Amino acid sequence: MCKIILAINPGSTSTKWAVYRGKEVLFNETIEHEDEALLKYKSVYAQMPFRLKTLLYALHDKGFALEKVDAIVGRGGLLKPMPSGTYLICEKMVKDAASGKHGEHASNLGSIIAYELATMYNLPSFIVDPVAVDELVNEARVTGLKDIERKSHAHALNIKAVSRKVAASLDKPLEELNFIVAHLGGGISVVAHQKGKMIDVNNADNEGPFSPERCGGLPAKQLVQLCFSGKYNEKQLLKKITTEGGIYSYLGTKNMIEVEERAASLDREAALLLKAMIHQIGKEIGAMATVLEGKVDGIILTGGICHSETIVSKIKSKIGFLGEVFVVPGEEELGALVEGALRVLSGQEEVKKY
Ligand SMILES: Nc1ncnc2c1ncn2[C@@H]1O[C@H](COP(=O)(O)OP(=O)(O)OP(=O)(O)O)[C@@H](O)[C@H]1O
Ligand SMILES: CCCC(=O)O
Repeated sequence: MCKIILAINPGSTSTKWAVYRGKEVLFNETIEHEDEALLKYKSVYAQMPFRLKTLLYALHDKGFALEKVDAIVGRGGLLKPMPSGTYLICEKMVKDAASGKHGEHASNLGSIIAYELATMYNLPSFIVDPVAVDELVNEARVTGLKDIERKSHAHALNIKAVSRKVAASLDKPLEELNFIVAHLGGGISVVAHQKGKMIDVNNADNEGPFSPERCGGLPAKQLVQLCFSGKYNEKQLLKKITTEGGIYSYLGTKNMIEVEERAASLDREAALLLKAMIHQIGKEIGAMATVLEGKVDGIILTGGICHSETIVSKIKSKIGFLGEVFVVPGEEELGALVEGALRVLSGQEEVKKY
């Protein structure tokens, strides 16, 4: 009999949820949260009761009773570094996610909310391919400054899901293929995915191309000078580079449709930024091709920005020489969460312990 799964994906401005019967979607909803509703909380964890209550109302509105659910799966956030897979949520994981000791991220609420509901209804709960998936080769961890080690923080859930999808379309196991995967969303991750392992990645909050809301890699000396300029405190500067950086810091919007429209209507700054973002994305993809020593079975472009045919075709003209380009626009994170839970519930994969 098909299992009924509730999937929960908390994002910075929304909580997405879905209920699946096996692979069939029964409900799929995005609850948008007003800025003011979230900004009044001091930390991501402090938003938990509000987000949980909103989710329970949404389930109630649909007339869906949680008693029918067989398992709950939440997006895994910034936890300790771990290999890819489906993990059973436990108290230690929830404690780490709540403390933000590995970093604050809305997706930290995924395991916390899933566990809270699962405990109430005595159900198993899981996370799948969290942001903290770490499969880096050791040489990719070295930054060039002993005090700082590179971290693997990427859109692992979507990256793994689209890689499996493209591998299936090629009728080959993922473990035999080398892909470069570029997730182009509010944040940007570019990954060298070698035989199913993310062996190098730009940390999407910190490095690589700038994105609609994040600054990407910055010149280190100038950043240090800005830190000590007295203009900003630590919290303000962290916010500036993660949610108020990139395109937003120049143009005051994170909406790439608007940026394209402005560029097309001769807004020279918007046109330059679009060109610069595409330039940086191409450069990062090129770098990952060297990590794979040119053995590239395909380049996968995914994430919301890939809905734009213009941007995709401009990126393709920069990187097309590296291999076949597969475009998977948007993200299917809820579906990927459910598939991860089904793989362990059906015994196809062993559940991992945190
Ligand atoms: N048709 C489109 N053309 C151009 N850009 C688009 C289009 N549709 C969405 N986008 C852009 O995609 C970005 C959002 O992508 P996505 O939904 O993958 O990100 P997110 O989930 O908000 O963040 P993240 O991917 O970092 O988790 C926004 O900048 C949005 O304007
Ligand atoms: C840090 C990368 C993951 C995300 O922003 O969703």
